[in-house]
Amino acid sequence: MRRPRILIVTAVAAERDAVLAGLDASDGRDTSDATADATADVDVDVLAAGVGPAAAAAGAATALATAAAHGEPFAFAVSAGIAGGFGQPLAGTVLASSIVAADLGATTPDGFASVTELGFGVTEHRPPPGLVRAVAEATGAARGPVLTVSTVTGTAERARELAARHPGAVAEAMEGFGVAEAAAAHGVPVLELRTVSNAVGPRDRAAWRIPEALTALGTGCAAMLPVLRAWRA
Ligand SMILES: O=C(O)c1cccc(C(=O)CC[C@H]2O[C@@H](n3cnc4c(=O)[nH]cnc43)[C@H](O)[C@@H]2O)c1
Repeated sequence: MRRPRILIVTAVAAERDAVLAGLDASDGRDTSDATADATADVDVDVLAAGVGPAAAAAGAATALATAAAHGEPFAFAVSAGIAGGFGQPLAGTVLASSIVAADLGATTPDGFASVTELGFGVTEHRPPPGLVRAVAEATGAARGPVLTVSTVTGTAERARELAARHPGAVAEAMEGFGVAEAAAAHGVPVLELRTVSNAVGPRDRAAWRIPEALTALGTGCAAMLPVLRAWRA
């Protein structure tokens, strides 16, 4: 049987390198646990596509199309990186039950209206629920909507507004919806795995815990891969 190919899309090189370091750390583990070596029997490409949903969509779509044209299509696309958490511990892991374009729409006198409410588009992708359950169990991730925004939230008011509009949201980041749009266009299942570098809210860069979140990102991706290898829709 062919080894499943998995595309992991990060925003920046530091995230890509953290994912690769996590996978390397699990490589060649000589134990009786067949799932200990994350990259056994899978082919993984990790891409730093740039910050924001447009760069993520362009990068993911190009990678998916190129692989398909060479007769080696990807079986999964994963948006991975650090994120702002809604009520999540720093360096904690979250997994999207839905990937939501939270600022794609229009402001109106009655508040924000999504493009879906306006009648001309999609603002949400739902990864396969059974896969989300299995990956969350393997990684210890909290599950919930992960919001994609083009502008990082920097005030308590905006954080409250987003949380009220998206009950149960666990995190916001800037790329998931772009990767999900590309995956949908290619008929490939998508996941979004994030680790929390900061709380969503008033901007306080000094409080960000980027190194810890990057280490957790590598560990989380390594724990995810055996589930993808075993998963059948
Ligand atoms: O400065 C660094 O060393 C560094 C290392 C790795 C990543 C970064 C980034 O700034 C990545 C930007 C990336 O992070 C996501 N992110 C993180 N926190 C939030 C947030 O509160 N709201 C929205 N996005 C967030 C986002 O996906 C960015 O692409 C820096």
